[in-house]
Amino acid sequence: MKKKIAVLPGDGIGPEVMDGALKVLKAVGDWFNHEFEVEKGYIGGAAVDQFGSPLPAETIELCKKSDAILLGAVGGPQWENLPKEQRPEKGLLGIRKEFELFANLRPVKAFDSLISASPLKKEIVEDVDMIIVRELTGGLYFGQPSGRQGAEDEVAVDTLVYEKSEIERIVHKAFRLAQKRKKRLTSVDKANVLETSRMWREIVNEAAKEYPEVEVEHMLVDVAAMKLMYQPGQFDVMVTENMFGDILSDEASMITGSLGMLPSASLREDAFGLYEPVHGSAPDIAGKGKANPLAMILSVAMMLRHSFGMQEEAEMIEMAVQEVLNAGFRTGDLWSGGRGTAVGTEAMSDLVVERLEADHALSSILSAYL
Ligand SMILES: NC(=O)c1ccc[n+]([C@@H]2O[C@H](COP(=O)([O-])OP(=O)(O)OC[C@H]3O[C@@H](n4cnc5c(N)ncnc54)[C@H](O)[C@@H]3O)[C@@H](O)[C@H]2O)c1
Ligand SMILES: CC(C)[C@H](C(=O)O)[C@@H](O)C(=O)O
Ligand SMILES: [Mg+2]
Repeated sequence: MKKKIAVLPGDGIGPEVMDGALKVLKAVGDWFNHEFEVEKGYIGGAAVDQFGSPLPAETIELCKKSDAILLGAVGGPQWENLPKEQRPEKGLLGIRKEFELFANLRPVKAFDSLISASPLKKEIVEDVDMIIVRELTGGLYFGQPSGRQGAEDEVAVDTLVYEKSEIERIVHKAFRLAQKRKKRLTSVDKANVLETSRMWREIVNEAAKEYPEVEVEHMLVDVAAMKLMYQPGQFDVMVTENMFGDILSDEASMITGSLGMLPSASLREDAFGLYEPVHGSAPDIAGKGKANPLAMILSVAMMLRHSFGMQEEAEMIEMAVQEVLNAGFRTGDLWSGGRGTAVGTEAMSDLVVERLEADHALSSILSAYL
């Protein structure tokens, strides 16, 4: 199969983790005879430096002629004081909105060999396999008015707005996902305070009638934050609005041992999608070769599965990651001394590639005999 992929490494550790992810993509392409054509573009601070905008027209054009987008991360202290429209984060919000990528899937699954890397107790994290479905193109991030008001800018305003149709489409997406999984949906809101949350609840209850086999539960976001640390095993699919999903997914990453383990897919109704790790540009470790590339690599697996329908290829990447972790290799974020081998970004990515190549060679030998 031939696919074109827009690659936007971005800032900080973005380019570092992207390098490894592209090697993994190439190894899978070689194994399964796919032609993955990658073309690099600019986003975030790197785009501000090059074009004066965090989301240049050239980048949008590149993405429009591609089948999917891979994105590293954006942001960093050097761009923090720019005017709002020029900040790197605006590029990220802009690309999500431009392509109507309203459904952000953030799977949270503890790899067996990383259970001890989680700061949470073993009994709490083992068997966790949940997915946060985050609404991505509405809510506080996009509501108007937003900005400073008053004669001396003494008032700051952000507006939380949701249209019914925006909630309906994400809620149905989450129900359909729950149908294919354990048939359990937790809808997270703040309906005891917020009008948008009250409407959210009504819409979930209305939609639930179309999915009678899915068990639905409403949960207030403060309680959900607590239960994620205390009983995460009770969750299967969790659907929530934009900002709650942002916060809860970083929190949930601790179940996996590190923010560097969480991939994501930002989708709409067709096959097109944007794939990025949940973490940011990590300025504190950027340029040091220390970043964990696995969230970015697992995002490649999500791209193969969701945009290209390549289920087996995605599983081969996930299996290779698991094998490398089982063999005891750890980047600094997962390393707490003891047994195992501490590695940097490049070595970790190369280990996954080597595993894929070894698994490919083994499967070729086996198929010659079967
Ligand atoms: N999707 C994105 O592009 C994205 C997401 C979150 C934050 N950001 C931006 O990134 C910048 C830095 O934000 P932040 O520091 O609050 O969050 P961050 O996610 O970049 O980092 C938080 C902490 O996690 C660690 N970390 C993150 N990813 C890691 C990895 N792959 N391997 C090892 N450790 C990792 C960092 O070293 C840091 O200590 C900000 O400008 C922010 O807006 C971008
Ligand atoms: C960088 C920021 C705008 C972004 C978000 O809040 O959506 C990030 O935190 C994420 O989780 O993707
Ligand atoms: Mg975030």
